[in-house]
Amino acid sequence: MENWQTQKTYIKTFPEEDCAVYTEDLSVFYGGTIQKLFDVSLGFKKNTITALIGASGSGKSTFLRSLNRMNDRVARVDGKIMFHDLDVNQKKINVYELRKAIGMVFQKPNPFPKSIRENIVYALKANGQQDKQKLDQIVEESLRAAALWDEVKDKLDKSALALSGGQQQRLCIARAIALKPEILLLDEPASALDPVSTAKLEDTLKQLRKKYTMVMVTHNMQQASRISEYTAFFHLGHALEYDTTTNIFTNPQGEITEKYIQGSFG
Ligand SMILES: Nc1ncnc2c1ncn2[C@@H]1O[C@H](COP(=O)(O)OP(=O)(O)OP(=O)(O)O)[C@@H](O)[C@H]1O
Repeated sequence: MENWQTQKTYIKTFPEEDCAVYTEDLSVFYGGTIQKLFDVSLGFKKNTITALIGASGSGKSTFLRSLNRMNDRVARVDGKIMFHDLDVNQKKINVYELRKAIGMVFQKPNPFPKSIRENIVYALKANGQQDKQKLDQIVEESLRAAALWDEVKDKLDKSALALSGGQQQRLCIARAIALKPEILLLDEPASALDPVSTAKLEDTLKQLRKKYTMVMVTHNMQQASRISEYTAFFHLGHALEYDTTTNIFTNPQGEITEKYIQGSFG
């Protein structure tokens, strides 16, 4: 296989104004010195789904988690993360506000051990929203957007933990949406789900792209090709190739990308 250090990178770029968020030379160091991400510069086009693919340990989650400062406590992150003309990788940024605007959905559904309704309104109440009518409206809107309303509308006060894994994951999406984010980061959101729940989740994400920009780590190549417009390929902490999903899967430029797509490693 071609040595990654000598392989050229093939990175598609977009005009800054077309990007919901973009990074410039993002590097991540664990334990202060152990570098696991190397100068990654990627832009994510508004109202699209971008898949991040690559072998285990290639840095996809490290990159994704940096975008809304989830790595603050565990790593040093150098470089720029540009969001609305502001570098949100600066220390003085209010990370709680940032995480409302750039929400995260994790691999394992993690609803609060509270009712379905409380899962949605908890953060809103903590932010001072007390108007019951307004909260009810947000509960319905968020659950509808996450394609869960019809399944739960008659049991909003039942425990979220009684829902299926797929329903819990859509509830986590509804919970993020209730905070009116612009971007949703998804870290292997379907990996704990059965095929039927996965299909429902994918349909939901396709619908959500009309309003939100999504960046999704996935190990599932079929999933990436089914729902994403763009795909970035990570290898040993480097973004080696980034293009339309069609090009990445049908006409990859780099040898390593091609080998990965063909399933030769990973
Ligand atoms: N909190 C941490 N402390 C130290 N090293 C870490 C930490 N998190 C991740 N790493 C290391 O950083 C590298 C990249 O990991 P990362 O989880 O970003 O990869 P990934 O591509 O998302 O992998 P996977 O597909 O298995 O989730 C790995 O070598 C991993 O061991």
